[in-house]
Amino acid sequence: MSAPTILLTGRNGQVGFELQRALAPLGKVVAVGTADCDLADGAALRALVQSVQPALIVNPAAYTAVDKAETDSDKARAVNAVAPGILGEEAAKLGAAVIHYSTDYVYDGRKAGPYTEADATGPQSVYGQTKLDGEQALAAATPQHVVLRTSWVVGAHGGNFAKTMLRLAGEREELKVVADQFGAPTSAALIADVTAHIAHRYLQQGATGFPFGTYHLAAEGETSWHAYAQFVIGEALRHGKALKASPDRVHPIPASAYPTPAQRPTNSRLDTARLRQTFGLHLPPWQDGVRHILQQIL
Ligand SMILES: NC(=O)C1=CN([C@@H]2O[C@H](COP(=O)(O)OP(=O)(O)OC[C@H]3O[C@@H](n4cnc5c(N)ncnc54)[C@H](OP(=O)(O)O)[C@@H]3O)[C@@H](O)[C@H]2O)C=CC1
Ligand SMILES: Cc1cn([C@H]2C[C@H](O)[C@@H](COP(=O)(O)OP(=O)(O)O[C@H]3O[C@@H](C)C(=O)[C@@H](O)[C@H]3O)O2)c(=O)[nH]c1=O
Ligand SMILES: [Mg+2]
Repeated sequence: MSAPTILLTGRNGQVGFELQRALAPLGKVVAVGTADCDLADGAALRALVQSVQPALIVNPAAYTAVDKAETDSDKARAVNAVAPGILGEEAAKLGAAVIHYSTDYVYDGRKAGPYTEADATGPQSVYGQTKLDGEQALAAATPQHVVLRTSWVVGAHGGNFAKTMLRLAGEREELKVVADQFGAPTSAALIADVTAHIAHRYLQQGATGFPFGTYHLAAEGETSWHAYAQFVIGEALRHGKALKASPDRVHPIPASAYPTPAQRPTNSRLDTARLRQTFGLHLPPWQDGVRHILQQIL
């Protein structure tokens, strides 16, 4: 049996970078970035899929600048909402499957407990709305899709909140960070490893009886942006990193005191029972992933 071809988008992003490693043992990975194919160019995207002829498409590419998306909404919509539908249509022509990613920001964040996949969505931002539209466009184009909704992605490669906090803590003695939004930082490496398990099972088993659908994929546990910032700064100091701010100088503030163009959900907690029950995958605590990344970048 010859190795299957896997088309991977967003190769330079946090998750795409880790996927290049994690998918490598499963087949021939054709990894593309913006320079190879602009996902906002539908015709180019169709031509790419038709020339690569993948058995599986993995699509971590996205417009992820949450605040910028509020004003740059046409671009965000093209990449997040339209491109997944095009990938789904082209995959369907080939009999291929698509693994796609979405976000906690599809929810309104007003639920008391963790969200399950069955809960109603209610995006509060352009980013969240375009990501939800992308999920729906993909699902309408092909039943052979897996959507992994994750949260607060953090990786060694690429930009994220943890790196922003390390930079700010190197510049200032005092930081103010939102303490009334809750979620789980999820490492790009964990997302890539879980994806590889799902992809491997699909490539072995094929589409018949495969549990396609939407799954939450977030590290175990929960924190606030504020406690997360304190954790990152504390760990960095333990590693001997010279910083101006210490954890006790990271002050909790309400989201109302940190106005941003896009509204973030108060509750971003994702229940991952469905992923565990379906694929037998147990997700580690968020601190493990963050510590591992800090070891890499410090
Ligand atoms: N980051 C987060 O906190 C979260 C992310 N997610 C979702 O997880 C997935 C992966 O996110 P993550 O890896 O963090 O994202 P990144 O922002 O790190 O990477 C996204 C990648 O998409 C590429 N991209 C953007 N626009 C285009 C375009 N027009 N054409 C081609 N490629 C494009 C970017 O390429 P380039 O570098 O060239 O611009 C970049 O490499 C996304 O679906 C995201 O919505 C879900 C929850 C949280
Ligand atoms: C920089 C900074 C941010 N904040 C707040 C703003 C916001 O409420 C929170 C997080 O800010 P960020 O802009 O880094 O996070 P944001 O870009 O909103 O992160 C989101 O990205 C998208 C792609 C997702 O899908 C989400 O899961 C989530 O990870 O921290 C502070 O309170 N103080 C600060 O100094
Ligand atoms: Mg951001």
